Amino acid sequence: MKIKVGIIGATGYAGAELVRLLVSHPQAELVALTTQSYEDSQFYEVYPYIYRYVDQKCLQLDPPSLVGAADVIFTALPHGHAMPVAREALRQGKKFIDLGADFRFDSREVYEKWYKVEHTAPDLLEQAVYGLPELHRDKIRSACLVGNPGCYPTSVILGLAPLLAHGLVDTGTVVADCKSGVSGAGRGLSLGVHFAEVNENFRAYNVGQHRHTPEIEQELSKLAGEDMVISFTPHLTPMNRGILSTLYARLKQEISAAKVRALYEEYYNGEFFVRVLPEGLLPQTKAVAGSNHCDLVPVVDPRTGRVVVISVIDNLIKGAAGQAVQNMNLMYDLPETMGLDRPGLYP
Ligand SMILES: NC(=O)C1=CN([C@@H]2O[C@H](COP(=O)(O)OP(=O)(O)OC[C@H]3O[C@@H](n4cnc5c(N)ncnc54)[C@H](OP(=O)(O)O)[C@@H]3O)[C@@H](O)[C@H]2O)C=CC1
Ligand SMILES: CC(=O)N[C@@H](CCC(=O)OP(=O)(O)O)C(=O)O
Repeated sequence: MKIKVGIIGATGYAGAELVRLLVSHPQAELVALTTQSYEDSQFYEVYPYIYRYVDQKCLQLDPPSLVGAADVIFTALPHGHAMPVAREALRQGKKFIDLGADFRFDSREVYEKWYKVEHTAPDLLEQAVYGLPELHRDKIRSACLVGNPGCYPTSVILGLAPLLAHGLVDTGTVVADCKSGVSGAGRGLSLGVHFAEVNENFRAYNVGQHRHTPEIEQELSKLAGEDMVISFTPHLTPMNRGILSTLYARLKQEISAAKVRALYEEYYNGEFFVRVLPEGLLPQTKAVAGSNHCDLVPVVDPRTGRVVVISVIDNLIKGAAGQAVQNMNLMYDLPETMGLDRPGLYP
């Protein structure tokens, strides 16, 4: 028996990537795809690339019946909309994975402060698990409710985890300088993502106030064993997919480049999706586009006493849909790489 999957917000960029990954997942069967704007359209009319793979109409969101038809429900909705669906899913004893921000935070207050909406299911936050498998695998296995990480946080947390777990850096000096492709902003139209605004352009945005800051700090603080604040600056680059994060921190004491690299290799030993690249290679977004990999390289700069880590992911795959499928695999005790073990597209 295959796992019956419902995708709410299937017509968005993250939801459509879930459809693309799950349609060829050996243990998944798509039973419901929802939309807000394309009710009764064939899914392939919204995304022609899926013609002959998916023969289903887009449905309007009706939580009780949709949840009833599925074993696991993914929500890929704007933040604030997943909470009633999560409640219904858990009431019916189903598994639930949210790709948005509604279940990523341990603290309701932090969520409400940064997202500026009321959390209407704070009682569910206690059982929600932060869905970064490389850090929380055991909890995800037994979870019914997973808050899938944000795209920037995935690249930053994976990039810094070994340094913080080993106490190698001064935690007050961490800087995350991150660049994202435009699909990170979703499919909805807005001035900032018009072709003429983005093409041949490169700009920072939400400096010092991006909503992913507290999410990154929450997870880095757990790794460091102390409260951390970081400087995080996102930038928009004229590409479709990908995030490249350049992460800086001051080393507490002198340590060789070879030793830091060895610590990274050991920390991620056995992690199929996190690739500490061999000497001589540096991460680039093209090398992970379309795959669930996070490529990393730590570089020690003895002149400044800093370590610089380069971390790349595809924002729609390891930063969203791929990671969500990885979490589903864990929740169903399937091989973690099922449906995901392929390299990306190049060029
Ligand atoms: N894009 C990315 O790289 C990443 C996105 N995420 C998160 O995933 C979620 C989805 O993002 P993304 O796919 O980019 O966004 P999109 O804007 O591309 O898609 C949003 C989806 O939600 C549907 N929708 C919007 N409002 C409502 C509503 N009120 N009721 C029901 N359905 C609604 C839309 O339907 P319709 O198409 O019919 O309008 C669409 O299917 C967000 O929470 C985002 O933060 C997380 C990590 C990375
Ligand atoms: C390029 C771009 O605009 N990226 C988005 C990514 C945010 C996102 O996906 O945020 P949540 O999952 O936390 O809602 C942004 O910076 O807002």
